[in-house]
Amino acid sequence: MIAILGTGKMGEALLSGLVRAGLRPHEITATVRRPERAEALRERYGVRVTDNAEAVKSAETIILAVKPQDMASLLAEIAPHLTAGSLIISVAAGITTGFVEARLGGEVPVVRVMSNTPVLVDEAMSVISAGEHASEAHLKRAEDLLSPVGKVLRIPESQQDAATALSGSGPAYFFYLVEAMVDAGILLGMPRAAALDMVTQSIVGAAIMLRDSGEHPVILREAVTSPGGTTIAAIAELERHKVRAAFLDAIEAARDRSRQLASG
Ligand SMILES: NC(=O)C1=CN([C@@H]2O[C@H](COP(=O)(O)OP(=O)(O)OC[C@H]3O[C@@H](n4cnc5c(N)ncnc54)[C@H](O)[C@@H]3O)[C@@H](O)[C@H]2O)C=CC1
Ligand SMILES: O=C(O)[C@@H]1CCC=N1
Repeated sequence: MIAILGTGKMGEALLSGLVRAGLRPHEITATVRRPERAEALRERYGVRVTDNAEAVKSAETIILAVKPQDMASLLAEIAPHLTAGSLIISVAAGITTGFVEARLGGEVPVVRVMSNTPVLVDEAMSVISAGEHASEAHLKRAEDLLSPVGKVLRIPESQQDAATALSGSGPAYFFYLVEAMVDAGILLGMPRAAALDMVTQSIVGAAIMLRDSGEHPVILREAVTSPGGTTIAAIAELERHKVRAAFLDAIEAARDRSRQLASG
């Protein structure tokens, strides 16, 4: 039995992935705060939706998917009801395995995960790290859960905040880029729908080339950049506006924010 505590955007994305991967609805219990949300999840997936204490009692794997700010109170609520040996998987940004272990007591096995919303299309990037009491078998259990919905990588926990900034938040940067490019199309007089189609197909094509060709991104960009042509005219403007420096600063800020989240 798997329990997902705090089934919001990320929890539901994981839930839908587990169902697509073949887990049966009666093997999953979800928890939420609002009754309307509980009803929507029951209707959409056929899963049991109950309270946190009830959900953890019968679960071998417990996925914590509340916001970092809600984690301390959730852990206090479930601590008295845990069955020894249950694996705790936390997907919250910034929450360390030590934070969870200290609040649950005992030798609880904890695996920290940072995934991302492309879990909805089975293209997640999930990075995982073991806590003090999580064994190889626990890491393998987390991998088995996550690999049907995307790529899984083991990383040292010291890199989790950086991974959160890069791949956890990563999809948002690409959506932001798409928005900006579509606006540029509008500025040039293109209809919005056509601009969105052009940009979306370009980003999908570029992403697949990057993943499947094994080429370095610099080589791929150079192949688009004709001498004295259009692309270099655009790149010159991006450089003038220090877009690369802005990305370095932005992702560093996301990493710093992830570090702060455990303290509320
Ligand atoms: N949205 C994203 O792209 C990603 C989010 N995350 C992490 O996933 C976690 C959730 O984020 P979102 O899904 O975006 O937030 P969200 O606000 O959509 O989901 C959190 C859910 O938990 C519920 N909740 C809060 N306290 C609860 C409690 N005591 N018992 C039961 N339910 C409770 C809330 O009502 C809400 O539905 C965060 O820790 C975040 O860092 C990780 C990777 C990516
Ligand atoms: O913005 C956030 O805090 C979460 C964590 C990674 C992606 N979304």
